[in-house]
Amino acid sequence: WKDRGAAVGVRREVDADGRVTMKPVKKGVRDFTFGRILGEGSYSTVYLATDRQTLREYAVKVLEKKHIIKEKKIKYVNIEKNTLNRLTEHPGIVRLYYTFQDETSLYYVLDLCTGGELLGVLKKTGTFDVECTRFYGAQILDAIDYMHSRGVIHRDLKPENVLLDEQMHVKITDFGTAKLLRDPRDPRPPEETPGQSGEDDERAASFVGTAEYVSPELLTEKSASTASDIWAFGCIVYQLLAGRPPFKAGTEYLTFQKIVKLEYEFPPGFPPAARDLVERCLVLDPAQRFTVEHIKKHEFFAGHPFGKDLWRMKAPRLKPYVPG
Ligand SMILES: NC(=O)c1nn(CC2CCNCC2)c2c1CCc1cnc(N=C3C=CCC=C3)nc1-2
Repeated sequence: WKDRGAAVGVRREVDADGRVTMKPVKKGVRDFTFGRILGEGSYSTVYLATDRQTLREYAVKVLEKKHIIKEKKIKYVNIEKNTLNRLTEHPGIVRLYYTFQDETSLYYVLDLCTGGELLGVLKKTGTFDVECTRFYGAQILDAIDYMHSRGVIHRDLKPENVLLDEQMHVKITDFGTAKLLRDPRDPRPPEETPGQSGEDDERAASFVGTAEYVSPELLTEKSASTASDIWAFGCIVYQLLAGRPPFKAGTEYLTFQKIVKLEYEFPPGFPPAARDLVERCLVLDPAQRFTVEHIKKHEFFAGHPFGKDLWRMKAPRLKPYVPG
């Protein structure tokens, strides 16, 4: 594990002859005051943390070395770090500033999202109206487009992993289960890019996303592609307007059955343009599914900005969808 991130501070040092030098220093765990737990995963705990020098707040993800080694998850840790290192400059993706370690743990210093999860906000209003669904759908799509352009498939997109910053703008997080394709920007031929030539079998075979949002091809062929993130996008757009995901049953197995049989319905009054968009994302054959480009041109997003103008927009006031 090579720590990442340039020296993030400087320390003034005066030698015996009074000569002053500014030493580049890397931050360490002692430079932070750790606060409440923001989330816990099987291999990590994410804390609210304050940089004691700058008083800036971050989310710091802590992974215990002993646990990772015992559970043989070193590959996951490196995939997440490599993924975050690729996704460095997009407003819709949680940014990794730098990493450090001590004798017990690894630390990722990440953007703090004070708005919490999109799921939490959705639960408060029950549903989102068309304006809010267009705004949040467009920001999620813009971030997916950027991820895919960097050869990253998220594989576990869901409203819990769509966080909100202080402007209530989208920040996608949790790339611990991402699939890395060859980095389109890396000129080296595949055989020379160590560990970047895509999926290793054990990760591919073992991983399945969260039941309600997992794509049919991940369940049947164990293979994920960029189209798998589009399937999850279709589920999220449906959920914002309907207040629940399209595929949900009493058990995971029954939910999987509904997915592979494309067994879902729209509630009465579901907006027609949104319905047409969802139907073109929730297509069993990934090759027939809408792509990001198709979605951007779809009438549901007609006239809606993407790119820089989208991220300059003020987030709309959250209003529930009222059918009819
Ligand atoms: N797994 C992660 O990388 C991660 N997990 N969390 C908290 C999770 C809580 C459950 N749903 C998914 C996210 C974070 C991050 C990245 C970095 C990150 C930045 N800000 C927040 N902020 C939160 C604020 C309130 C409630 C939850 C999260 N959270 C995270």
